[in-house]
Amino acid sequence: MLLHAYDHHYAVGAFNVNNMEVIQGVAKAAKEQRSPVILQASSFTGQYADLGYIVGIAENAARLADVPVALHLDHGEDLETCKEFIQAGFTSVMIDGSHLPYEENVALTRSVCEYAHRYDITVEGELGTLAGVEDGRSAEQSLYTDPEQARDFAERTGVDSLAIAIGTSHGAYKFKPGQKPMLRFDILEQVSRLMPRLPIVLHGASSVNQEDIAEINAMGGDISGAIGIPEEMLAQASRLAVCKINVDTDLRLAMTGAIRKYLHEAPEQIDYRKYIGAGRDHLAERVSHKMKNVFLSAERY
Ligand SMILES: O=C(CO)COP(=O)(O)O
Ligand SMILES: O=C[C@H](O)COP(=O)(O)O
Ligand SMILES: [Zn+2]
Ligand SMILES: [Zn+2]
Repeated sequence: MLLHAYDHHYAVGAFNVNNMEVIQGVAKAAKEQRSPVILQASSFTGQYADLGYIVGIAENAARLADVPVALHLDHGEDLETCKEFIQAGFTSVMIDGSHLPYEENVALTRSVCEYAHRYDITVEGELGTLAGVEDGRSAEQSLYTDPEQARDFAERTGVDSLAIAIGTSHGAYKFKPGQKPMLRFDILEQVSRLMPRLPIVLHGASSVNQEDIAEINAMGGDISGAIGIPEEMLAQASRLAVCKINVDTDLRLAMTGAIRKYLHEAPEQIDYRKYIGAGRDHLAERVSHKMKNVFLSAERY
């Protein structure tokens, strides 16, 4: 999936899913846009939903979607977690050793590749530290990925894709108010020059739609100063070596905004299918827009 995206200059959206409705909304967008898609879940998802439910619903969604669908472990902490998700039916895993000393990250990531590749499961590694929520660093303390180290890492671990730090960060507050969003495209280009055809992954790549922020705030929520990655930067990254773009925050915003609006306008409503359904529909629109206009993954299948 990622090599096809590499060769054709687009990126596959990887959306964090925690329940049936979010899986349905993302899969509906993929089907309508004829776009490949990655459904991903963290070990917190496993704790929340039980992996069996997620795998069952995702497999059903994949069957109905009629486009390539992968089910991916996001931010796997250790080899045991990766094994657990592979055995549960996930089709790829991420091992996130980015917070470890370099040699420990290499050893851990290599051990996951050795295990996963036996089952034909692909592995994403990470090098560099994202600003923000990851490790509680502020934007200035972000540790950008060193391209030469990335080459050494890819060669020694055998990863199938690599997450790098070029200025993105997890969560809704990616830049300070007044700070101009900036991504290090020079690092991305160096990495891809050193490692041709290695798919690059961007974490923390939500765009933080300001209409959704305004909606949440107007309907009793309280989120201010949230800023994301501009869509044109993600489109540019998609044309380059970035093949997988992770989105969680934007789905949370879309779901929360639509549910708040629905409940505000229909205070008598207690049929939860109505307001969760409204969240699902709104989220599907946001995902469709990304596939078509930002990741350039629409009409590929
Ligand atoms: O990287 C992510 C999941 O791994 C999600 O990033 P966002 O918080 O920008 O949506
Ligand atoms: O990067 C982390 C994702 O946003 C997943 O969030 P989570 O760990 O709360 O499932
Ligand atoms: Zn990480
Ligand atoms: Zn992430």
